[in-house]
Amino acid sequence: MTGALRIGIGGPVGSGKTRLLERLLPMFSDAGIEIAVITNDLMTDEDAQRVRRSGLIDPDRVRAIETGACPHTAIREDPSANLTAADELELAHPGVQVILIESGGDNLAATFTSDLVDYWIFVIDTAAGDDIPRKKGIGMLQADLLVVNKIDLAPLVGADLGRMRSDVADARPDKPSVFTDLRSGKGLDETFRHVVTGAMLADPAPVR
Ligand SMILES: Nc1nc2c(ncn2[C@@H]2O[C@H](COP(=O)(O)OP(=O)(O)OP(=O)(O)O)[C@@H](O)[C@H]2O)c(=O)[nH]1
Repeated sequence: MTGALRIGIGGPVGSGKTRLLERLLPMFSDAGIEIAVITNDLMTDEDAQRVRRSGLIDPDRVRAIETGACPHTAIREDPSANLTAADELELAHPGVQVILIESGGDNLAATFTSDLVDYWIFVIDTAAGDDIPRKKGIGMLQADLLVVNKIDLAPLVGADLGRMRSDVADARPDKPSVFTDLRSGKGLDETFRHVVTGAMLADPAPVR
C-alpha cells in the first residue's frame, strides 16, 4: 500500500516554521499536490488554528496535537500520536499526497526520526545568533534540508551572514541548505525545488 509522503518541519520556537508552511501551501496547490497538515504544540492548538484560519487549506485537513511535553522530545520518543493523526487524515482524505508535520524544537536538538517522516526540514533564523550553525546541532546536521530564515534581520541584529553561510557549508557538505526571507519570499522557490526534488521525485511513492 502506498501512503502520503510525510514531510517534517522542525526547528526552534519562532524561527518561521508556520510561515514556511503557509508559504509552501499555495506552491503545493499550484503544483496540483494535495496536502494535509499536522501541528504539534506543547499546550495549545494555536498553530493549527492559524493555519485553519489562513484560507490556504481546507480546515478539515489540519490536525493539532498537544504534546504536553517539549514537542521535539515527545515526538522523537513516541511518534504514535502523529502517526495516528496522519493515518486518520489519509483515511478521511484519500487524495492527500503530502502531509506536512510541524513541530517546535530547539536550536540544537533533532526533531524527527524516520519512523515518522520521509523527509524533514529544519528551520533556524539569523536573529537567534550567527553562532548557531557553528555549534553543529543534531537537527542542523541531520535534516534533509536546512532553512536559515530571516536573512532580512541579519544586519539589524549584527549577524554575519557570510560566516553563517561558510559554517553551514562546513557542517553540511553533502546536504542542501537555503537562506530565506520568508516575509518577502526570498529563497522560497529554491526551498520548494529542494523539497520537491529531495522528498518527492527521488522517492515519489514511499511504500508503507
Ligand atoms: N523579519 C522576518 N520575520 C519573519 C520571517 N519569517 C517569519 N517571521 C516572523 O517571525 C515570527 C515567528 O514566525 P512563525 O512562523 O510563527 O514561527 P514558528 O517557528 O512557527 O513559531 P512557533 O510555532 O511558535 O514555534 C512571526 O512574527 C513571523 O511573521 C522572516 O523571514 N523575516
